[in-house]
Amino acid sequence: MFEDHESLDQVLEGVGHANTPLTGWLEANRKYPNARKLTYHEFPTDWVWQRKEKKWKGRDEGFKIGRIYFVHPASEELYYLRMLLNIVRGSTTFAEIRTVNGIEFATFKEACNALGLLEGDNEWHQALQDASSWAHAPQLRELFVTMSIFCEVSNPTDLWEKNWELLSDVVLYRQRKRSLTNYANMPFPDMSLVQQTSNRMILEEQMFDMATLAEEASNLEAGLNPEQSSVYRQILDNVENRTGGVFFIYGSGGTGKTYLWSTLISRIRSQGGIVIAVASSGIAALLLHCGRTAHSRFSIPINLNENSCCRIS
Ligand SMILES: Nc1ncnc2c1ncn2[C@@H]1O[C@H](COP(=O)(O)OP(=O)(O)OP(=O)(O)O)[C@@H](O)[C@H]1O
Repeated sequence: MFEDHESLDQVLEGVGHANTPLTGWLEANRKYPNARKLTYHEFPTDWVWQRKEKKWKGRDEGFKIGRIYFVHPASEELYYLRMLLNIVRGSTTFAEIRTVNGIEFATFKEACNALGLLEGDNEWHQALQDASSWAHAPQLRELFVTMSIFCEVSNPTDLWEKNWELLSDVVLYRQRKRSLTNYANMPFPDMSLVQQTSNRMILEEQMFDMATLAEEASNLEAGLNPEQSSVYRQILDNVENRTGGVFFIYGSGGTGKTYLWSTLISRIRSQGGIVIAVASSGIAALLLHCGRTAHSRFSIPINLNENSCCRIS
């Protein structure tokens, strides 16, 4: 431990043999039996840290509340040591701090566990079990990694040992390398169809009520003004004749662009066509039937560079 104002030399000099308030507390416990009734964090109530001498001295006057620096759980042993320092009294060595009911544990974490300070990992075991009823093994593995990194799982090995079978599902399948094709005369699905039916976007597009959409499209069409109508016809002809094209339509606010999109979307969908309705902002996307933001639909990265690409298949 060192202070901000200390020079590098002073810090280096102190490394390894400096008497810190913590080692001073251990020493005070060794020397003074009356010091042993306090935890490290309570110590400043009766004792004063003498900065120069680097020793604790009995308090003559005043009152101080002890405070231990915050330690992030990711610091592992340091974090568990800090936890113990709020509880153990009269320790004279670090080994004694991690001794519980006469048993000296190898780590501070194990000592915390023996004292029942760590929450059981039940919730994480339960979360993996629950997720296994709907998630695939690769997703479960991702979940396991997320838990291990961010969720302060007290015993990751135990979590792994009790759940590895769930996580290894696909691994076993890959090792077996067997499928319906290995069995003579077994019907085998047409994979192109399987792929098509598993595409959520195509499935969504095929779930529209085409009759209702056709009626809606007719109503909207009837309301198009001449300018909208001309643009509408041009675009629809391109779609119907499969000639393709790129159109840029612009106009001041409120001149009927969204109305035009809605008419096109309804008409094309009513004919069984697929329309990916996207807009640049969430609010604009809400105005389109089943619209999404382009970033969401095409997985466009927020920060772009020359290698960026978006995912759509
Ligand atoms: N041909 C039309 N017949 C009847 N109402 C229309 C017609 N065109 C547009 N509107 C109506 O005018 C209003 C504004 O139209 P719309 O929202 O399509 O404009 P916009 O150009 O998309 O506006 P913005 O650029 O602000 O988004 C809406 O209430 C819309 O229903």
